[in-house]
Amino acid sequence: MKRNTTPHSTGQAGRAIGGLHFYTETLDAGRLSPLAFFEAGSDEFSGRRFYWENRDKTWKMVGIGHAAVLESEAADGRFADVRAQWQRLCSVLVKEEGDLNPVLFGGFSFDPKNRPSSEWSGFSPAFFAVPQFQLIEKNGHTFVSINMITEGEAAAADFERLRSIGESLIHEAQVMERTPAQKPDVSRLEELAKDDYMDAVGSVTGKIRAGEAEKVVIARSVELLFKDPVTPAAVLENLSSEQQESYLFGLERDGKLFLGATPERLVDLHDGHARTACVAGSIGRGKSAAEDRRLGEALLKDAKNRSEHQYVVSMIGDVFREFCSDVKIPAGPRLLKVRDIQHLFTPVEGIPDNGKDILDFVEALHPTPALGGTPREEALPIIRESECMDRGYYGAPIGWMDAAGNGEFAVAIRSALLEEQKARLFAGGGIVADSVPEDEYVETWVKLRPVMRALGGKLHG
Ligand SMILES: C=C(O[C@H]1C=CC=C(C(=O)O)[C@@H]1O)C(=O)O
Ligand SMILES: [Mg+2]
Repeated sequence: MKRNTTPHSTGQAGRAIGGLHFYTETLDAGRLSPLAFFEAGSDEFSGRRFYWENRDKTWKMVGIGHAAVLESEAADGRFADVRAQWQRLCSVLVKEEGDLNPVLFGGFSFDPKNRPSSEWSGFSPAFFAVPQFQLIEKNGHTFVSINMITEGEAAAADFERLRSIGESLIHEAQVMERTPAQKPDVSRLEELAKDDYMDAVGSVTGKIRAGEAEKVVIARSVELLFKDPVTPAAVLENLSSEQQESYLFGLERDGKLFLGATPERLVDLHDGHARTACVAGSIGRGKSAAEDRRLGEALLKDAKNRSEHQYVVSMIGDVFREFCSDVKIPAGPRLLKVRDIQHLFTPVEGIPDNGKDILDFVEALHPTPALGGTPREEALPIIRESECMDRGYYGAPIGWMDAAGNGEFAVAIRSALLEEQKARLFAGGGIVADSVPEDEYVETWVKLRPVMRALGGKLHG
């Protein structure tokens, strides 16, 4: 660990707005397990942590504690609200050259206009936090930043205190005895409103045939009850070791953890380059390599799945052509193979026009027809009236942005909301004119497998 001199950032004259100050200082932690660091925060900071791994595992992030919480209850202005609050903080950031950029991590709810349900309480239409202790692992090297936000200038002793807590967390993570995580003991599995889900898929195909919409995504949920309270770090550990080719996320709020392993990027903005991916259309994995190849080839040729996919390509293409120059979209999809499932996949990229930030992309893209439908204005009311649940953060944008304008958001599918001895798992599928309820039902079981496995539940499909 380097640096244990007096805090370099306190005492400097920041460009204070209303006395607000944002201090950051980065410690070089060498090699450190991000999950051990997450676990080290269990006693003091439970309910105020996050965990993130990008899909290719070159970037892992942990947040412990809240230096600031940025929230919005505004159904229409939530993206602008978060942007304004974040810009205000960034404008008073005091940082030296060796310090990493502080990050803001969190998510938006799927549909703030749907009736809210109590299990999602605390997960506002927008909920983001700047962590007090921020771990970033880049290509195997770990940095821990201490973030402090104060009204008025901070006393050096306050920063010193925070730094020493950060050093204790690092130490605890370094010496932690780490055994492979146990699977939670499941006592009961309940399919919630299965019949309603089947009816909804049937009636939505009817609406589509009648021309009320072209595609609508319908989802359902499954509840698991456990014999004992489940430890967040253990479930994340299971997911991390079991799910390659996926983003991993965990977002705590009070006594709850929203977690998942999703293959779907919403948008990545780095060094003036924007990337997204159309992921829609699904088939299972084969037991042998030959069967897997056959299934993949069948998926590529399947008219119903191609139409599910094409709605997404067309809508994402429209947003990118509006927001970017130099847009690249391949002529046809290829396969994205994840552990339990293969999807049709079309990557899209472009150079954002001046002034477009990551929240502009998130706002315009969410929900893509991979989670909402086409046209969006028709699909969302159909989802509200057909689904017997509040999606909360399922299917919604989750991710981060930094003070330099870089960031990445994933689509929070293959996910579950965990609270003590109970978890609610979510999965859905794109319904088009020729969808069959029983097939869609089977597809949801396959999509439930990643979180089901990590939570110790029985796998179907
Ligand atoms: C809605 C989900 O997946 C979406 C993403 C990929 C493929 C999908 C499909 O083939 O139906 C869905 O649009 C989910 O996993 O809950
Ligand atoms: Mg599908």
